[in-house]
Amino acid sequence: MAHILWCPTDFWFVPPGRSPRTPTGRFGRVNAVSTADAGNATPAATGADHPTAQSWAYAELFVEESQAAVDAREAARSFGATPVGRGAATTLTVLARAIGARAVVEVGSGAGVSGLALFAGMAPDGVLTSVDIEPEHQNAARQAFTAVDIPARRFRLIAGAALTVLPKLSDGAYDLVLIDADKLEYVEYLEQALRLLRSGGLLVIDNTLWHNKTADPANTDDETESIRTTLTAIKENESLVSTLLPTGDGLLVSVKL
Ligand SMILES: C[S@@+](CC[C@H](N)C(=O)[O-])C[C@H]1O[C@@H](n2cnc3c(N)ncnc32)[C@H](O)[C@@H]1O
Repeated sequence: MAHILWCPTDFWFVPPGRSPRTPTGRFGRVNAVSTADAGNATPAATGADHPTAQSWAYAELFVEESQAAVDAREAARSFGATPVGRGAATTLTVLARAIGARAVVEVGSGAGVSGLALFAGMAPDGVLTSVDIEPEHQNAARQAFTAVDIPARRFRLIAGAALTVLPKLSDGAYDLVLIDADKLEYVEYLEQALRLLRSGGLLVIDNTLWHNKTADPANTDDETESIRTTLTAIKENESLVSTLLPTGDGLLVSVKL
């Protein structure tokens, strides 16, 4: 059974195993999985106690979210474009700031929550190229960016299918690529991202834990399998240095060598 944690700005889905009343398992059923990928995520194996649901929520909410982001989340909810979680958003800001990102590609604009987070970290003259198949979502993203006075010259909102648009973008020209669109196309997005990123650039992929399904071998639906295939390709790619952060719904971060 899942739980909902309420906080002043958001509702948090607490998956099975993260019950606020019985905070026993960080990854729920993953602890019982013995596949090489899931590993035995015991404290001894991971070198740390698993955070309780309370600690997890504390970390997710650690950095305050701007009113613009709160408003964008509300807009996203109205048309079902699930935004990145708060922890993932702040991670995007930190990553963009850490590398002084000037050129960023986002696959899946949604209502602009991740875009706002990226802008918060990008260089003052940085440009976000954001692709989404739904013009309505991009209108909401545009409103979100305009509401915080981001000049129109700093974002290129391209309406279209990612696999049509991405091949038209330049090789090695981008500092950071965020993937957050159709899970069934993650492998193809990865291929495009590797082409688009400069050496030293960052690949970031949201939803890599996919509602606790990725690590649970009992789940073999197409989206979960697509995410697993993508993660395996990343692990096997010697030109990437990677980590899978358990923030939000799982945020994969890689540096392209
Ligand atoms: C999870 S939402 C993105 C949320 C956004 N990153 C944020 O944090 O606000 C996924 C978005 O991907 C878009 N999308 C789905 N399939 C797509 C495709 N094939 N090409 C481009 N965009 C797509 C959807 O319209 C939706 O807005």
